[in-house]
Amino acid sequence: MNDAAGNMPRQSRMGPLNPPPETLLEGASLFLDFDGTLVEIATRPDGVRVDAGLRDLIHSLAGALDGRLAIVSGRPVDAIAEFLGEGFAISGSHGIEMRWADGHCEAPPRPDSLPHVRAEMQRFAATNSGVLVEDKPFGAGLHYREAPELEPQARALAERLAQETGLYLQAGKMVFELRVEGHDKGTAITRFMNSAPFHGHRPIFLGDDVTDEDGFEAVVAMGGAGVLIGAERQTHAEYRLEDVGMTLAWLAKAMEVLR
Ligand SMILES: O=P(O)(O)OC[C@H]1O[C@H](O[C@H]2O[C@H](CO)[C@@H](O)[C@H](O)[C@H]2O)[C@H](O)[C@@H](O)[C@@H]1O
Repeated sequence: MNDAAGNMPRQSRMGPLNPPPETLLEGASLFLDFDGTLVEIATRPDGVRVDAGLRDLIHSLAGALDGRLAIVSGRPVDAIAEFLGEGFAISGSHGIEMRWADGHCEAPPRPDSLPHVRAEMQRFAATNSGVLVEDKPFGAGLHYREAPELEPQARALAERLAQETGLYLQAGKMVFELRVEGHDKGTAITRFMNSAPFHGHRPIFLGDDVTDEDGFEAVVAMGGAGVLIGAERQTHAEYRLEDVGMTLAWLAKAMEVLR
């Protein structure tokens, strides 16, 4: 079973990657994915657990980096703010939504085709137990984690809807999302890097999913580095951490170096 269905990186490498040095965040701008990087993957989108320790870690890191921290997630900005709080930059919906730490927000118009997409996905979910539809402000996600055998049918529906609507098909971990095109985690990181306080500081991005490869490519192009969370695979990342637990432990140690 392929957990990361599609969206394979363009030019990438395969091979043993070392853990990042604990000094990596010195003078850096830090970009962090959410699901699979800061929190364990759960059966359902609303099943992830965020404890006070994680919230403290993110806020402390943002302070230690003088505000040069952003969460860059496929989830909507408001969902990330609800999980982690406010006071730092967030990009949501795979780069579509941008919110700076001062509250300034940028986002394109919502697509007219979303109600049609949601209705078709809901119809599929109603007759296929284990399929779940996630409503998002600029798209919709068809989750099949609880019915992995339905991956081909879910993919076929998503491909048809992409063709009908012109929306972009984003494959993730056991999910097919239809969303506004022209944005990704690479464009989000680049936009943050062109603005204060990120500009002029080496970008570092931590992520686990194939959707994070755009972010890895972007930070490499700007002289920075990516950190892959999870098993070895083809990637643009330079370093690797085994899992969420190791990632949180590394972030805590890297923060001590900044103090
Ligand atoms: O960019 P991310 O922060 O990694 O967000 C990517 C997607 O994460 C969520 O879905 C994934 O995590 C769920 C909870 O662990 C899991 O149940 C699901 O199978 C995964 O695909 C979120 O629901 C999506 O909106 C995000 O795009």
